[in-house]
Amino acid sequence: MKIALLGYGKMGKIIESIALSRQHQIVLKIDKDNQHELTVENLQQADVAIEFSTPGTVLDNINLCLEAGVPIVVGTTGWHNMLASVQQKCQDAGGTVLYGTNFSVGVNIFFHVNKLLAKIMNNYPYYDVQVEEIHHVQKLDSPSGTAITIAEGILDNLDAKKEWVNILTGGPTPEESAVTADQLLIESHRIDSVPGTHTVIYDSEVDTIEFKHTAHNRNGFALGAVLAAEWVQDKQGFYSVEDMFNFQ
Ligand SMILES: NC(=O)C1=CN([C@@H]2O[C@H](COP(=O)(O)OP(=O)(O)OC[C@H]3O[C@@H](n4cnc5c(N)ncnc54)[C@H](OP(=O)(O)O)[C@@H]3O)[C@@H](O)[C@H]2O)C=CC1
Ligand SMILES: O=C(O)C1=N[C@H](C(=O)O)C[C@H](O)C1
Repeated sequence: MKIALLGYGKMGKIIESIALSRQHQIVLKIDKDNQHELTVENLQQADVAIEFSTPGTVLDNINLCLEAGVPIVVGTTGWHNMLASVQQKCQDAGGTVLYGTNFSVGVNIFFHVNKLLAKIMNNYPYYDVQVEEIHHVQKLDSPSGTAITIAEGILDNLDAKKEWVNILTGGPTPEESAVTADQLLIESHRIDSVPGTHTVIYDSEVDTIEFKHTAHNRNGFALGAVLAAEWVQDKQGFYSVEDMFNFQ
């Protein structure tokens, strides 16, 4: 498979080495310094593009792939509010987009079990729930895309919560006391070089249930992105990474 890498930072570099180890070829590598090389013509040399850039650049990169007719796997987070419009654009263009807030197998298992757990907790209303995420200090967005997916899994299955709200510790955010009983708090922490830790916490007066995923490094995210590219390259439409898994 010929791959265009859009974004050659921490993730782009690991994806390159995993893709090469799986006998794929990197035909285009785009970063901030060589954006002028990101043209429809250059993109069309690739079978698929893998996009891990920044919240400010991801939408232009998706649009260009749709124009070029090249399937794109998008790992960049921080554009959650544009998801519906991108889905519509993809459908209108007859293109291919696969988006995932987290490509690791472990987190996708976590997403699935999180929904089952939320459903169970409807029967135990004396537990309150919150989500906590910890990432490295270079992260541009908060809450993390993964935390948003976890929160949506809870909101879809736990009747007591109606919307999520975010507090970034150390940032200009509302007081914790301002969070109402029907709001699901996502607490974000930025610490050193943490690759990504997500915890769902159900707390009652007598005990606490913690459901936690800890990434030890970025290899699981990167392998998942390459597997997603292999999976989607001959498909058409808008997909989520969760479409790749069948946990039934
Ligand atoms: N879905 C998932 O499983 C995962 C998602 N992510 C997400 O992926 C994204 C990237 O993460 P990460 O690699 O750690 O971040 P990095 O900051 O290490 O890499 C992003 C790279 O994109 C470059 N860039 C800037 N502008 C453009 C452009 N127009 N086109 C292409 N590239 C550009 C940046 O260059 P410069 O530094 O010079 O600005 C930088 O090298 C983030 O949104 C992160 O949240 C991360 C891990 C897993
Ligand atoms: O920025 C990161 O590093 C990560 N971003 C993704 C997110 O926002 O959820 C996935 C992973 O947690 C690492």
